[in-house]
Formats: sequence, structure tokens, C-alpha cells
Amino acid sequence: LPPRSPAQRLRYTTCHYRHEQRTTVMSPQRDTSIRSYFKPTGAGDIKAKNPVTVPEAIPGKRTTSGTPPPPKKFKTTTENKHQHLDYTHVTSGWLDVPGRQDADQKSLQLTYHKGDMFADVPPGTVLVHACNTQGHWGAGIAKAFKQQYPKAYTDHHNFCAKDHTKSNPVSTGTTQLLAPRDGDKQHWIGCVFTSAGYGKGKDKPDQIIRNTVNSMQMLLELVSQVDGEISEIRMCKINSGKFGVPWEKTEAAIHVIKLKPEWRTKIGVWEPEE
Ligand SMILES: Nc1ncnc2c1ncn2[C@@H]1O[C@H](COP(=O)(O)OP(=O)(O)OC[C@H]2O[C@H](OP(=O)(O)O)[C@H](O)[C@@H]2O)[C@@H](O)[C@H]1O
Repeated sequence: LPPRSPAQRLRYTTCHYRHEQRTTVMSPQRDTSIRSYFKPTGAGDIKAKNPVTVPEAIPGKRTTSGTPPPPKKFKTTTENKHQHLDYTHVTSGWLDVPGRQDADQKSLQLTYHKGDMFADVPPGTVLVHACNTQGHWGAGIAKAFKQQYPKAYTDHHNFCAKDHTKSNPVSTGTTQLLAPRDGDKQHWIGCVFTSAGYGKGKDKPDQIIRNTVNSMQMLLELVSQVDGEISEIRMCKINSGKFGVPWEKTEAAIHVIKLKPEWRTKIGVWEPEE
């Protein structure tokens, strides 16, 4: 019922104001540049599996200035919201664009950054590194991935060494896109399989380059399937360390890739400070 007396009107206005304020104060925490990042596609399902806990304001508690206390941070449970993606998630003919004109197709824009790839990673970032198909993240930046994302590593290893075998290995030139599994970080990991072996058994540089082109295309295709969840793509100078291929060769090969309209157009390349 609409408020009738002045006292009722005042109470109504105050409650309404508090409600409005609570809503508007809390939402900006998620309303960042990656606006659609947490937006569930099937709200019902996501809500059932991943309840979002919105803290209640403590009644009557106010700061000395008379303003309501700042809201607590959102606590979300988003683990296992997405499945990992790999070569089985692309359809046949996924690279064909009907009637495409190569001249119209853009190339990837690489932006360069100095520093640690793992520093200040925004939620929804895809972190990309080159992998062998044996499922070992045993050295170089892969070892750092293993330390920082142990659950992702376990799933990657199982994919390479249990779902596949030595006689039926994962194919090079493909990609595994690992969905977030480690804590609240919400970081995806792009594993581009640019070499079958590692150490002394790594593939020859030309083969690694050919695999890189194919893997990067699959990475972009898989990312496009979860695009609303992704804020940015970061990669290290893949292949240039343990795999021994000069970055300039990989860079040139990546530039040759023609982008499909639904693919991301930018990737940040990170290299450590000297
Ligand atoms: N925090 C950081 N931020 C940004 N950039 C960072 C960084 N830390 C290192 N880098 C740079 O990251 C580039 C790649 O260098 P990496 O040697 O790691 O990788 P890669 O792509 O040549 O080779 C892959 C195989 O190497 C492995 O070891 P194994 O073969 O098993 O022995 C794996 O398991 C794979 O299979 C180099 O430019 C490093 O300066």
C-alpha cells in the first residue's frame, strides 16, 4: 500500500533509499571492464550449482560519519563452472569461413609488456604457454604454471597421459584450454601443443613453428566458445626458451594467421625484465 501519513512516507523513503543504496554500492565490484565475465548464460543452472553469497548489511551499524559501513566483498563459488576445452570441441571444417576474402581478414595484434606474466592477472585472463604432448610441466615457465595452478596441471597431465597414451598421444598443433580450477583466481590456461617431445626429444624448429600456427588458431577458436567469460589473453614468448626457437620466428608465424570474425584480435606478450 502507498504510504499515507508523513511518518509512513518517511519510513517508506528511508527503506527504499537503503535498499537502493545497498544495490548500487555492491554491484560496481563486478561491474568492471569485463562486464559480462560473471554473467551466467543459463542463470538457473549457474545459480543452482554456484550460489552467490551476498553479505547482508549489519542492522543498525553505522560509521561515525553516519554513512552505512562499506559492503563486504562478494564470496562466490564458481569452481567447475566450465569444462576444459580441447580438439574434441571444434567441429569439422571449423577453419572454413564461407566466402572469405583473405585481404579482408585481420591479423593478430600483439602488444608487448615487460614483467612477470603472473603479476596482477585480471580475472578471466587466459594465460598461454607452449607445451609438449606428454603432459609434463617440468621446466621453464611451465614449472611456474605447475606451482601456481596445481589443479589445472593435474587435469592437463591426465588429459595427456591418461586419456591419451604413448601410442595414441595428443596431436601436436592442437590446444587445450583449461577452465579455472585453482581457487578464486578465475584464470584460464591455454596450452598450445607445439612439440610432441621435450628436452632433447623436442620437435625440430620448423615443425614447432607449423604446430604453433595450428595451435594458435585452435586457441582462438576455443576462446571464442567462451568469449563472454574472457577478459584478455596473455602469453609468454612461447617456444623461445626450452624449445629453442627464436621468438621472431614464432612472432612472424603468428602474424600469418587470418582471423575469423568471432576470434579475439589482441594478445598481450609478456617477457620478464632483464
Ligand atoms: N614469469 C614469466 N613471465 C613472462 N615470461 C616468462 C616468465 N618466466 C619465463 N618466461 C619466458 O617464457 C618464455 C618461454 O620459455 P620456456 O623455456 O619456459 O618455454 P618454451 O615455450 O620455450 O618451451 C616449452 C617447454 O619447455 C618446458 O620444459 P621441458 O621441455 O619439459 O624441459 C615445458 O614443459 C614445455 O614443454 C621465455 O621467453 C622465458 O623468458
